[in-house]
Amino acid sequence: MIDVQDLRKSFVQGSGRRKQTVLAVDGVNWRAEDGRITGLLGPNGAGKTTTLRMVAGLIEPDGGTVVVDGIDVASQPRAALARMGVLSDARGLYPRLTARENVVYYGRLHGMSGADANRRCIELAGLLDMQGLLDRRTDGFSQGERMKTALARALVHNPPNIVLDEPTNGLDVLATRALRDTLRRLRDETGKCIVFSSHIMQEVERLCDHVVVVAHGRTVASGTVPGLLAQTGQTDFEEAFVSLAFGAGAASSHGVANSTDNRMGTHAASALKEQA
Ligand SMILES: Nc1ncnc2c1ncn2[C@@H]1O[C@H](COP(=O)(O)OP(=O)(O)OP(=O)(O)O)[C@@H](O)[C@H]1O
Repeated sequence: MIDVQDLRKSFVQGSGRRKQTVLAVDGVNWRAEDGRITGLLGPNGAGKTTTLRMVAGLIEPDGGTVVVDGIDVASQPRAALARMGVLSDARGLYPRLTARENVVYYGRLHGMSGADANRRCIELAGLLDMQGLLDRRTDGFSQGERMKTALARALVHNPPNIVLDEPTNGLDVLATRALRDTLRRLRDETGKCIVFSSHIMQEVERLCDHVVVVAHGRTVASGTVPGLLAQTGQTDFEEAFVSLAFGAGAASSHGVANSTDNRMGTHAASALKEQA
């Protein structure tokens, strides 16, 4: 289980008179339960990646807490990370190593024996349908092949919690479906706690048991898809999302997707305006 309370993060860019502060995450709260797929849904710049980077201990929050299976990430990062498999936005594979070597190397870093890491790598290759890739060097891999390898690497130590930042970015329809099936199997067969971020509502609607809507760096709503539809009085999830993320007046209004604020992320845009 992953529990995020009042998480905050600002970034300072430039210096002197050109210094700007971007408030990326401004009090995000959510809980991802075991045996459930939790989706972090938000427009561009809403703060999803920054939140997940703090969850994974990759950047330090300015405030708030992340607790993984009762372990505080800030005070016990190693113990917390051992219980998490993280697929970040940068897939970061070693290009000179084969897929198998990439996966086994990570297993060794997590303290597994070579034999155990190899066994687990073969098991994951079956689950992710990537047996044919195992002994190829990863340079030249397609997006989908990279994603599978990175996912196998994130899962090698069999963590109870899985954190995926926009895992379907760059994947075609078949690879996306395969990933969806894999996540469902991991949930149903092993009861894992799965969190993933996306700005694609159809993906979240199809897959998630619980949805956290993030906008302006804050949690603006959370619940099941039917619950969020009921809360907004909408029958279409895209309309529900737009009204939750941009305000009731924005639902059904064309031009939302083209507004300058939306391209930047509404929150970052207003933060920058405040600085000006
Ligand atoms: N290292 C950084 N330095 C400065 N600003 C940053 C940095 N990282 C993120 N930001 C800003 O913080 C805000 C939130 O970014 P973040 O990447 O978390 O959003 P996101 O919800 O993941 O967006 P997207 O769906 O577009 O990937 C954005 O305005 C972004 O420009």
